Amino acid sequence: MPVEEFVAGWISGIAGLMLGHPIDTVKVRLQTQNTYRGIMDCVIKTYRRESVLGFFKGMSFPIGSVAMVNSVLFGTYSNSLLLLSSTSPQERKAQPLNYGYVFVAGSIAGFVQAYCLAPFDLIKVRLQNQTEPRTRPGVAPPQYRGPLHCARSIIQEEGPRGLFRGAWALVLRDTPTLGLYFLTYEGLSRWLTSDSKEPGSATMLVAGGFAGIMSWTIATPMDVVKSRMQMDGLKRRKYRGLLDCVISSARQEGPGVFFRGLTLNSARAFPVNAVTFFSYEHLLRFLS
Ligand SMILES: C[N+](C)(C)CCCC[C@H](N)C(=O)O
Repeated sequence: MPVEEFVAGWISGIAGLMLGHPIDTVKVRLQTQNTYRGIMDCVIKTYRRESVLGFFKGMSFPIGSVAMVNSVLFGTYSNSLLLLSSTSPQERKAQPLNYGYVFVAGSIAGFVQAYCLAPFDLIKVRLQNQTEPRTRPGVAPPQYRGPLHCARSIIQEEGPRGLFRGAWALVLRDTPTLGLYFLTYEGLSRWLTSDSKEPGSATMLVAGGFAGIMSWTIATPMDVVKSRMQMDGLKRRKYRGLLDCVISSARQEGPGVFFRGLTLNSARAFPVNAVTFFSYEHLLRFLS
């Protein structure tokens, strides 16, 4: 089993993650809290209360975890494609890709990565949603003091299964949309590259960026549901399950609620995934 893809996927995951984290924080807050009037309002309030550091809340943890999950994503994708098409990455460059296989391999990888991601993503979302300024004497400290404390409290208060709250929504969000993600990337990079040539840097950036935008656009409604399910159960349970979350969100806030964070997801998706694919492809060439 080729392992270079896992290594390249991990490092490229770190690069993408750091670039996208501030936008991600604003998005998570807008999706789950109703105290902001819009993107700018959230940015200003976050900055005033928590300084620039507020945007980087919960980042150190994903660097070690979510970035690892990117390695699972790229490693599983490439090995599934290998199994399905029985060709190595080198051989694949020479012959036309079967896009059906690309989609299936991407979906398998999406399914696997969603499960690995679930507890880490939950902790990230809970930490990003703490709007208290940094702890100062005399001011009540936030509920979670950091990622490990957050994990421990979830296990204590909600049981070990609590760590997988929202996992189904995450699996539903990621399985088809990561198929689409790789399909867009491979399709565009083939289209932009002349026959028998390897994709150039500009192609990687553009195809990666659009793969991100495409997949995030389709993923956003499920992303809203996912974030809400993850925040549920903090005080008392609001939703009886995924479907209940969909129905009551739509009833109370109108169908527009499922597009919350769409602008931010897309704005974040282009640079993040341009950099992810760019560094992934270059690292892979360097490692193999
Ligand atoms: C499939 N879906 C769009 C949900 C996620 C795609 C993840 C790609 C990248 N790690 C990122 O954070 O943008």
